[in-house]
Parts: sequence; C-alpha cells; structure tokens
Amino acid sequence: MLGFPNCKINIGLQITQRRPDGYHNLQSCFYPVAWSDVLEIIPLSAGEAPAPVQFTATGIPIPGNPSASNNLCVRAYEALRADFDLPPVKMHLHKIVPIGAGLGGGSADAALTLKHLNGMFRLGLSLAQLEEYARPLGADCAFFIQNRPMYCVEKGDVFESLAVDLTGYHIVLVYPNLAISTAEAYAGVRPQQPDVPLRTRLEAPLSEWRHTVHNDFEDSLFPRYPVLGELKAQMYELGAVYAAMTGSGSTVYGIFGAEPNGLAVFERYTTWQGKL
Ligand SMILES: C[C@](O)(CO)[C@H](O)COP(=O)(O)OP(=O)(O)OC[C@H]1O[C@@H](n2ccc(N)nc2=O)[C@H](O)[C@@H]1O
Ligand SMILES: Nc1ncnc2c1ncn2[C@@H]1O[C@H](COP(=O)(O)OP(=O)(O)OP(=O)(O)O)[C@@H](O)[C@H]1O
Repeated sequence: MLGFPNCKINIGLQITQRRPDGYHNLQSCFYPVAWSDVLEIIPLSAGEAPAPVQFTATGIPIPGNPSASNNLCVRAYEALRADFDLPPVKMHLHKIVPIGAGLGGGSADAALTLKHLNGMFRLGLSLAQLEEYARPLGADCAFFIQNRPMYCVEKGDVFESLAVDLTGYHIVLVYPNLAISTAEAYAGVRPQQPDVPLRTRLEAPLSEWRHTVHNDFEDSLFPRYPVLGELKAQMYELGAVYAAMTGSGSTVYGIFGAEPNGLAVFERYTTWQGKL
C-alpha cells in the first residue's frame, strides 16, 4: 500500500502552562498542508521475513536516527503488534518533508503507518482508537489520524472543532536549512495564560490575523535565529495576508490570495508552495 503522509502548519500557538509530566499545555490551530513524504507498506509471508518489520529509508537523511528501529514508522508498527497478531511487513519511507522544521513530518509518517496497518490487516480500529495508539508516539501524532483543520489543546493531542477554512488560498513554506529541536524550543519559552484566547482571534477575519494571531515560539527563537524574522517580513513584502513560523520552527509560511511573484528571494532555501 502506497501513501503520502502530509505535514501540518500551526496557525497561532499559545503555550499556556508547563505540566507536571514535563510537557506543556498549548492552544493552536493545526492545519494540514500537502507537502508530503512517500510511504510504502507491503505485507510479507512469515517465510520471507527474518524480522517482523524490514524498514528502509531514502531521501532526506533522518538525523539522530541511525537505527531503523527508532523510526516512528517502526514504532507505530510495534505499538500495534503489542496488541494484534500482525503479519510481517516491509516498509519504505522516502523522506521529503524537512525534519526539525515545525511541520510534524515524523508524526505524520507514524499516523499513516497506523492507519494503513489498520486497513490492510482489517484490525477494525476506530479513529478514536487509532488516536490512542498515536498519542504515545508524539504530541503531534494524533492530529494526523483525522488530518483535518482542528483547534488543538492540552499537549496538542486533544481536539476541538474550529470553523477555519482556507480552501483556495495559496501557501508558501520556507525551511531555512536550520533544524530546531522541539525539546530545545520548549525549554526557551515562558508559558503564560493569554489575555484573549487564540480561538477568539481565529474567529475574526483572516485580514486581522496579522495583528492578533501569534506563535509564542517566535518570541524566543527570532532573537536567536534572525533569519526567521527576516523570512516572515519577506512573506509580507511579497503580499502575504498572514505569515508566521510554524510550531517550534524553523519553517516560516505565508498565506496568499494567489500565487505570488518574487519567490526567487527564497531560492537558497528549501521551499514548497501549493493550494491549501
Ligand atoms: C511544536 C509542536 O509541533 C506544535 O504542534 C508540537 O508541540 C511538538 O510535538 P512533537 O514534535 O510531536 O513532540 P514530542 O516528540 O511528543 O515531544 C518532544 C519534546 O517536546 C516537548 N513538548 C512537546 C509537546 C508539548 N505539548 N510540550 C512539550 O514540552 C517535550 O520536551 C518533549 O520531550
Ligand atoms: N519518520 C521520521 N521522520 C522524521 N523524524 C523521525 C522519524 N522517525 C524518527 N524520527 C526522529 O524524530 C526527530 C525529529 O523530530 P522533530 O519532532 O524535531 O521533527 P519533526 O517530526 O520533523 O516535526 P516537528 O519539528 O514539527 O516536531 C529526528 O531527530 C529523528 O531522530
């Protein structure tokens, strides 16, 4: 089975509280974007399989993950195998979405692995049950089970509906070839309760977001990595209706009414553009 695990952006991100488990409570709109990896899962018969899962990867090298068994796709398989008599499989991941980029790419790979295994082997798991398997794999992972725009709270893995529809808008993403570790980014923030909840700000027209919808990680990361603020300013110079950094960085995105001219300013970086 072949699939295309897509990434996400965060539209606004308020970090409200440090939790006793070391994680942080947050409020954010998670929005799927079609920049994707490629994932293939093929069932094997027991005779052809020396190990339950044979994993290979190509494309962008996955840092800090030299052993295939650490890959989130393999961890997703193992999570299901703990509860089901899964046949052995061969998995190949072609990595395209930048890593340490605030795009949730690894979480997307893991979520699609859970969904494909559920379908291929008729495990009969509901979306809510798949989300339960996703949560321990990463705070972003459960979002990708339903993979639709949602207001995410707590660790980012509890969902509320939100009437934000950006269908038809054009998005440009720029990854400045700078990986930021999620844990390091969280260590630099000072959580606080916002004056106005993000939800209220997102319910106002998109044209107002520029002045109201904020990603709290920008406060600590923009001074440390000036390129991030420069990219955001360039998005507005090109005519973005809204621009921001996604998640814990380092990708910066701009939302435009139509495909903008002048994207050559980003040519030394890794970019992607398309329709929302
Ligand atoms: C920045 C976001 O992408 C926003 O969507 C997510 O909060 C990050 O989620 P993620 O990459 O799936 O995070 P995980 O792999 O679960 O956690 C990595 C590390 O980030 C920190 N972390 C993550 C999520 C969260 N709500 N609070 C945290 O403090 C913790 O130190 C954790 O050890
Ligand atoms: N399939 C995978 N894709 C990407 N990273 C993976 C994968 N499997 C395991 N990892 C590990 O996860 C780490 C990347 O996690 P990190 O959360 O920083 O990035 P991300 O998944 O690209 O998304 P984000 O920056 O939004 O959190 C890598 O250092 C790597 O060791």
